[in-house]
Amino acid sequence: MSGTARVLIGHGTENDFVVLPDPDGTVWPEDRLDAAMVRRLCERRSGLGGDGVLRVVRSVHVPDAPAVLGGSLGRCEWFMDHRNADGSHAEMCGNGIRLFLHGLITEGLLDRSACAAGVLVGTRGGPRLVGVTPDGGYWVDMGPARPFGHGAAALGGASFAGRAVSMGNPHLACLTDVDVDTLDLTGAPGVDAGLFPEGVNVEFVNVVEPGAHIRLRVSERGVGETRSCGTGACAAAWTALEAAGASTGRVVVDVPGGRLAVRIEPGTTVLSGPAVIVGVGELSQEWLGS
Ligand SMILES: N[C@@H](CCC[C@H](N)C(=O)O)C(=O)O
Repeated sequence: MSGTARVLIGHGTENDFVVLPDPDGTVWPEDRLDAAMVRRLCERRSGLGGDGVLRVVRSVHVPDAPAVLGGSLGRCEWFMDHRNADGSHAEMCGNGIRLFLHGLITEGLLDRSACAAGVLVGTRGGPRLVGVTPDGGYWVDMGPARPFGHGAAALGGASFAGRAVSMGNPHLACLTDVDVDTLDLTGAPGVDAGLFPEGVNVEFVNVVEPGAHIRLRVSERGVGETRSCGTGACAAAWTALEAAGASTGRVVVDVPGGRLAVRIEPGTTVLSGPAVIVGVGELSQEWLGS
């Protein structure tokens, strides 16, 4: 690759990403931003470091966009092209999409004042409405949680029963009385590959206040343990509400990297939380060429 490439580093509740502005799809076409490049960028010692990559690109420049957005293609100017740190694509990322909108605003590609009512952003899980909150944070309408069965996660010789929930991407949310801070998540939990043929993100969840407040740790598909997962927070909140005999409500979700809020109403799930740009710069020619 010749020339430099602009890059932002940021996070949402410490779920961190390399953000690549590529509005016209000319800087990071698919063959340049391949799995090997994503892994290099996310490598914490020899790259910039991150749990994933967010390419900020107009939907018309994304080959997958017509298939995943259907009739909403024309209403989604922007597309969150998300990759996990291992280079795999994910359908949706709740922390990433808040950072994505923050990146668009920071780069001057969108005006913050125009985002209060929400901006429809394309993702591989479909269109998602994302907006700003009065306190400087962001909200995203994640769509409904879709339960699809019961499963279990094997970890450290123990089995944790959980609820399989899709937030566009797959989750296994395990409510447990074992203090989640005591768990060793250096290795991925074992799961039933038949229930999760595409892999799964696994949340271990302690209920702080039934139906109202939970805390969790997460092992993400394609990454490993992360400090936060927005889609995971939604799946865990839905599971905690179900366990409390409710189908709607507002749940505070504490994660190692901070606090998220999830509001579940009939047919929708609204996730709110912060997004932070840590730095802005350029990839060096030396690194790109090596
Ligand atoms: N951390 C994200 C989820 C990222 C994708 C996930 N690892 C997957 O493969 O489904 C979030 O905040 O939702």
